Amino acid sequence: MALTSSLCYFPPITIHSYSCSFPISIFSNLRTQIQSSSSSTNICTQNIDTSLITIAESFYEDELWAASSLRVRSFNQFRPDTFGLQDHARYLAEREFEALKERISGKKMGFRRVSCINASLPMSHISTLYADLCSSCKFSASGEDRIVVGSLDLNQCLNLPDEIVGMKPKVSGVDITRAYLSNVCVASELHRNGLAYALLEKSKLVARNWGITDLYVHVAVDNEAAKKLYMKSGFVYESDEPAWQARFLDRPRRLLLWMGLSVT
Ligand SMILES: CC(=O)SCCNC(=O)CCNC(=O)[C@H](O)C(C)(C)COP(=O)(O)OP(=O)(O)OC[C@H]1O[C@@H](n2cnc3c(N)ncnc32)[C@H](O)[C@@H]1OP(=O)(O)O
Repeated sequence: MALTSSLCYFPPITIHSYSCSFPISIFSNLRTQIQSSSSSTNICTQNIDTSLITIAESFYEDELWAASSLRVRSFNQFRPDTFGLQDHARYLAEREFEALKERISGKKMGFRRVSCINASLPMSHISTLYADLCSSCKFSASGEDRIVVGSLDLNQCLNLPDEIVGMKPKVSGVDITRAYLSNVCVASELHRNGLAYALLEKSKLVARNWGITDLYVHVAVDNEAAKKLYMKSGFVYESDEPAWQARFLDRPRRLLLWMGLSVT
């Protein structure tokens, strides 16, 4: 959806985060698309007032659905003329939605806890020109229609399936103090407004509160936008995936980035 910034009006942004304190397992439905997706295409550079961003946690299903839809539209490059496109996107969103609920409910083995952190803003303040964003990423909170415009997961666990394993902390006690970020995305209409950076800052706060000392993220080697985002946020290179493994998994090679957190 290519729109010029002169046609857009952007209001205060709100960031919501979902979290739970149960063991949890991450789904892997979108991982391939997620980390191989290049975000170098910026559709709109409209400025927004990030000082008005707020942060909240929720378990509401309609917001999880909106976040799932945002992930599908962010990590897939659909051709508009594809037959059955809407049905396919809905199918992917349903898979993501179910997997997201499962992670948050703590039903999978190997994961201590997951928080899904979302950025949202009131629908009344989004340009009607963004019809697709409004229709697919809408949810209601306290009688107000809102749009999820950014999302990520924070996963407290030792490793993610099919991913390079972080090496820190070297000694792991009973409590897992390692976490990974995943599913980091922002609506293309709002790229380059500092939303992803704000989501990362929130995730660091949540991680510190959980007692996380070592935060990791995987990123495809060709995803320049995401690599710059993580570097700006304080992540540094730790290791990279062997080429054979990426070939075996039929995806772009990943880097593993690390950040140390001081626990509050
Ligand atoms: C673990 C994972 O999930 S990896 C997958 C990452 N997600 C994706 O690839 C999905 C598609 N891409 C996106 O959703 C977005 O482009 C994101 C999440 C990568 C960035 O979201 P945005 O809200 O646009 O980023 P934000 O505005 O916070 O930018 C912060 C910094 O990231 C870097 N950055 C972000 N986008 C770009 C870009 N297109 N080109 C170069 N640098 C970029 C810049 O350093 C930027 O700081 P600056 O604006 O001061 O230069």
